[in-house]
Amino acid sequence: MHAPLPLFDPAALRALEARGTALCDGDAFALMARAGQAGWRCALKHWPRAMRIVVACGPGNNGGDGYVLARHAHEAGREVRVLRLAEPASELARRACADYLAAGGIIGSELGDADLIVDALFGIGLARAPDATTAALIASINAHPAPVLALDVPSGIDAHTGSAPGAAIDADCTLQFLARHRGLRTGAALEHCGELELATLELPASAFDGIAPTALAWRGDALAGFFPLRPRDGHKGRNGHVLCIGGDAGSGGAILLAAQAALRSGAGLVSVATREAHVPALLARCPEAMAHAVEGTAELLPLLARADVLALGPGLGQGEWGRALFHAALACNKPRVLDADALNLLASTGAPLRADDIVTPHPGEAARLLGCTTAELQRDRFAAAVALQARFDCTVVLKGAGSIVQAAGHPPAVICAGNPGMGTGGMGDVLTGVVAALRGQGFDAHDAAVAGALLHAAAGDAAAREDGERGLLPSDLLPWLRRLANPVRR
Ligand SMILES: NC(=O)C1=CN([C@@H]2O[C@H](COP(=O)(O)OP(=O)(O)OC[C@H]3O[C@@H](n4cnc5c(N)ncnc54)[C@H](O)[C@@H]3O)[C@@H](O)[C@H]2O)[C@H](O)CC1
Ligand SMILES: [K+]
Repeated sequence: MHAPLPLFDPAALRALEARGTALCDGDAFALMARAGQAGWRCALKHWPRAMRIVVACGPGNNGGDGYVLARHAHEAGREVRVLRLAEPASELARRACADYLAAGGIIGSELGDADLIVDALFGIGLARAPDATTAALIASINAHPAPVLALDVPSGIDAHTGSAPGAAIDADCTLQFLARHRGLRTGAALEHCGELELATLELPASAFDGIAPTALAWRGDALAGFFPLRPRDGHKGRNGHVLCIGGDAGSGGAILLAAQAALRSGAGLVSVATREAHVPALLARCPEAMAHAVEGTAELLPLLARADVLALGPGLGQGEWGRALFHAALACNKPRVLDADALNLLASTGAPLRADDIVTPHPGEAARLLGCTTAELQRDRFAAAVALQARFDCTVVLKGAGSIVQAAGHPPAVICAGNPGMGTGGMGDVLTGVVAALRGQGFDAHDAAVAGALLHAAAGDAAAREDGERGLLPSDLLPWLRRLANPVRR
């Protein structure tokens, strides 16, 4: 099984930095020298013909890495200029700057006709939004035609949260130092990093002893590990009976998508509790689903009794009908996946959930659940996922670019798959069906959330690779769910 990649936040990176320094006999500059040299190697690998190189250096050690890179580029015969916002403020950066100047390096003030820009303004030490002068420099770098290599972090991105408190560099490539940074995997960061690379600066595996990853990155290549071959004597009774509840007037498609996604993700049986008007169309499109007309609680109770897991919310609405079904489902002791209007009803009623429940809010729904604005929520998606998990005592899938799964007793899982084509109505309904199907097949809440979100995102990527992101429909994911949940084995 492909393991997830360990991710670290700035505090853990600083602990690793201290270990690395100790391994260099306490010489912190040796680590900076390696970082700058790795940066130059990375520049040469991607842009071997870059002759006019501008290195934008900030006051801290990220700037120090930049001066080291600038010296190597200068010594390799390139035309190098360092642009700086302020004099170096750290001892290491002062030393790196002095070395650069002693080697004949030049300080400049214009980007000019640079054919490569190196961003060494801020790394993991970003403390606030860049001020107006810095923001203007960042804007001119972003507007310049030359490619941008960011050292450690695209300047302006908070390596702890993944958000950008103000202006931020748009890099073509970001070279992380020591270990992968968790803040570069979710939220605004995804738009700024470009290709992500890692230079471990020769840190041995033993340096990680006792420093736990602060998140895990799951990529599509890990899917196979979640989906072993089915036992040869399997039958539908072992694969879970999912009951999809929703589809008020005008929203019949939502519950159809959830049901189809559950079937394509391996559910043994799928029942649907919906409005009578939707039953014929639902059966015509998906004869494998058992569609039931439900007017209220009385018709729902026998369906609840037969189900193993509930997919609650797609197209449910918040009217009297939806409320009645919501409360009946919450009174039932089956594991549940709550999405869409079930989350809105959860926000307005404060009904209690259980530890084996899963909620799958998008940022707007998550903000309603936490009583904050969407912008506030997006400022720290990791903290929001933790707050939701604690508030509702269940497993959380916080959707959006770089979805985060937060479950009790697990580090946050970041889903490193998916694409902007997936921002289409109905995508969330598909995810609800996928996660419910996996839950019904015996995955625990954490694994159902991680494998379900990963399967959904990877199916979106596969479908987008075929015909593009724009115009991607939730139903385009359905055949891919099946293909990706049955990995080819050699
Ligand atoms: N982590 C490692 O193992 C290694 C890290 N290296 C590099 O060092 C930086 C971290 O350096 P640090 O000095 O702690 O922080 P920064 O350079 O990112 O920035 C701090 C510096 O900038 C000032 N500052 C912060 N925010 C702003 C702002 N918005 N506007 C203006 N000024 C700001 C702050 O006051 C400080 O002066 C890490 O990312 C690596 O690149 C090592 O060289 C290798 C090992
Ligand atoms: K940087």
